[in-house]
Amino acid sequence: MVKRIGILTSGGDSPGMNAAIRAVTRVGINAGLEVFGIYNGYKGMTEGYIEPLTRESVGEIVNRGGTILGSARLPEFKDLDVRQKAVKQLQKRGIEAVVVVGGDGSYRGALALTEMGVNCIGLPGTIDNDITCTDYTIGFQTALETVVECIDKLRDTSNSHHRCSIVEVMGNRCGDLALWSGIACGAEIIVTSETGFDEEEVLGRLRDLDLIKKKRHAIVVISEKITDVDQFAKKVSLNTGFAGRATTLGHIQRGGSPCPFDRLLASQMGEKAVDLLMQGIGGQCIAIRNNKIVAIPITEALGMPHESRKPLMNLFERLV
Ligand SMILES: Nc1ncnc2c1ncn2[C@@H]1O[C@H](COP(=O)(O)OP(=O)(O)O)[C@@H](O)[C@H]1O
Ligand SMILES: O=P(O)(O)OC[C@H]1O[C@](O)(COP(=O)(O)O)[C@@H](O)[C@@H]1O
Ligand SMILES: [Mg+2]
Repeated sequence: MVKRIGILTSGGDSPGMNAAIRAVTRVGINAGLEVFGIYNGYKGMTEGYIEPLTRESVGEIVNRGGTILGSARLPEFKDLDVRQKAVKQLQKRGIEAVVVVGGDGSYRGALALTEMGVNCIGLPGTIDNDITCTDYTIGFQTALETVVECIDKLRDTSNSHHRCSIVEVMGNRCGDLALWSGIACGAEIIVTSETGFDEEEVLGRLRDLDLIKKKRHAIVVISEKITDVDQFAKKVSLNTGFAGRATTLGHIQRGGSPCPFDRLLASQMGEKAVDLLMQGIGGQCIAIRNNKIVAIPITEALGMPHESRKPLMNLFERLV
């Protein structure tokens, strides 16, 4: 039976990663395992930056954002010789299995390690909610709360000045943060990679909101990587009755104390990961689907097509 396991956090950090580290450590230790923290993702694994974790060392972190283990991106981990170095570091310490908390890129690394004989289980740690196999990723709900709080504040000042706030939110190529926050904030327009962006059409809708619907303000929530929001704000000022102002929320969306949902999700997923590793299972990732915590082969998870958000988008259109 497996005796020593490791845990690492990889890719962009997300609120709730610490709750996952705590859960894996405490559940592991309570089951008689030794648990090691691997610092700075696959980078620390390769360099041998690995320390034992104790019940105490994961105390006082369930409520903290970020990750006490640090996170990093190491593109060279795709190279076999770099991974071989990492595996040697694990073998030197007798670490037989690892929990990887991260996004789809981190899952690929976990799969590659499993294929090299180190069983790995992936936990979905990203604010983007872009891991298709799970209804929610650890950190998404907290990021959503942050975005909603910020947009509520922008709405106050936009309303006072007859402005249009164009708010750029994160998500990489996934529009969930934009769509969920747009509905929750009562935005006038939502733009994601799925909706597409027709600049002229959006300007036309803003003119209608001003002239026909007599709105005192307008909020446009737009996913990152779609357009230059500062340039677009200038076009809004020139082509509509609103003065345009762009706000890029940026990394503020990644920080902060995790909300209860993310803490619970991370704890449940951490527990499931340890149980699987103790059964000698690897190459799987944990998901929440229809309110149930389940395990799915990483190969299958990475191949799943992204679910269309049309029903939510239709709801949004009916609320404007
Ligand atoms: N195909 C791959 N094979 C091995 N490791 C990978 C692969 N893709 C990504 N990784 C590792 O996972 C890390 C995190 O991936 P990245 O895509 O940046 O973030 P995320 O896991 O949040 O999606 C990368 O820096 C790299 O170390
Ligand atoms: O922190 P960086 O390197 O600027 O990266 C920003 C990217 O990371 C994210 O915040 C999170 O992405 P991952 O969780 O997949 O790493 C994206 O929303 C954003 O596009
Ligand atoms: Mg990712």
